[in-house]
Amino acid sequence: MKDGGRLAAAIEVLGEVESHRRPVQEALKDWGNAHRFAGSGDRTIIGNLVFDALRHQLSLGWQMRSGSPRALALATYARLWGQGVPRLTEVLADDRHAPEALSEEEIAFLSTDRDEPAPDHVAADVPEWLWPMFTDAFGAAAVTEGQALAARAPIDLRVNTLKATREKVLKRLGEEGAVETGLSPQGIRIAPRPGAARMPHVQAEEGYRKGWFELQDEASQLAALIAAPKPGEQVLDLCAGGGGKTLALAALMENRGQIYAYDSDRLRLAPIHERLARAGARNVQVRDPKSSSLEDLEGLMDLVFVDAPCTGTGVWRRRPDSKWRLTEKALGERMEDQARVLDTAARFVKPGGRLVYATCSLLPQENGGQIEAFLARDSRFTRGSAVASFEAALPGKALPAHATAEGHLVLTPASTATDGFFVSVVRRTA
Ligand SMILES: C[S@@+](CC[C@H](N)C(=O)[O-])C[C@H]1O[C@@H](n2cnc3c(N)ncnc32)[C@H](O)[C@@H]1O
Repeated sequence: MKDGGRLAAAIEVLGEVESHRRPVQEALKDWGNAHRFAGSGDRTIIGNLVFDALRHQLSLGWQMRSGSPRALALATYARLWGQGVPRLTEVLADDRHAPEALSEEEIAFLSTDRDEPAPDHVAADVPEWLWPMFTDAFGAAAVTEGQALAARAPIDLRVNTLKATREKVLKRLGEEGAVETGLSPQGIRIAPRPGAARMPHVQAEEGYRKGWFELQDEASQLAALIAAPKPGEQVLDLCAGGGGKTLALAALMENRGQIYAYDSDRLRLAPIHERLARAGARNVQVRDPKSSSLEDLEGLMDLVFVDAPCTGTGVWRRRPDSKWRLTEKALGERMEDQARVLDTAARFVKPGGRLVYATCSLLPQENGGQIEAFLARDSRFTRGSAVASFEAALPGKALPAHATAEGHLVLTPASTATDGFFVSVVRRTA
């Protein structure tokens, strides 16, 4: 395929995502199945076009005076990717599969920055209904934070210290441009590449198959470090999902003590068995919600880790379509889930134990708001400090800019060069 055909494909997929509110990965997969002739290089470029268009949907639409799939794809290619109008004109002319030629208006909009400044939420590429929550969270930094959430994300890896060292993995991935992450001592990063470039498929590496590293954003690595599980402790990972945090906790515990990994959705839990085996994590007992209960753990845990179900506003870089699909109703439902899961988690914490609550959302309602409401509901718990835990776990590292007065930590692409993440610690005192 040539770029003209790829642009036409991107427009088709964007149309599918918009008109049927379909997850972008599904729409791309269906397009690929229906166009078997497209090679893996074509699919990468089409995917990059579609993802970038969705990341910058509002600001590109503002510039083009249209949010149509065509306008977004053309502006992504000519403006975001820096190909320019002459190259785009050439590309459209030289391929019979390309979209039709540029109109005079499109040439003008693609060529010259719009005079009047965009409204803040448009400049930030944040849905308008979420903007008050964003400004609530970030004040004067809200536009910068939104823009950083619209950028491409790196590939982050967590070195599995049960099997390897960071030096060893770095050596293996050196050719891919892998470097140490700035905060997590187990983190390795491969920076995002621009335009049409493809990211390496690290899961095909021998080191991945041998369990030397896992794919995990640095923010999640930091959440596990802040939870600070000690070897020998009793830990419940209540929302274990596929086990990303479980594996990080197991490595920090050096396979000593016991982790109970639970999730109310057994399908989400399913991949954990294979991942535990690959990582050599031997201190994890998986509790399947269908065949086992957690009753025997009540009041006994040193640490309950709650990686709560959330709206995922912190991971828009990786799932840009979710930014536009999110609804007020879904936010309300997640907030109900969060309150419920916090009350459940509280039952398992022993007196003197701690509960660590994390989300990959940046909305105050899902974060500090939930913790404050929980503390008001359950007088056995008092505020701990994720900030103090950060300082203890990462001595000498600068404190994230959005730490709150209550001691909660907010990580963001703009301030910590990680995914957006929230971490809070509360302690059971009675
Ligand atoms: C953010 S995801 C977990 C990701 C996982 N910890 C990881 O690191 O890969 C949140 C999980 O919470 C689970 N969940 C939602 N409500 C729950 C509940 N009441 N009890 C336990 N798990 C719940 C969901 O099924 C989902 O897998």
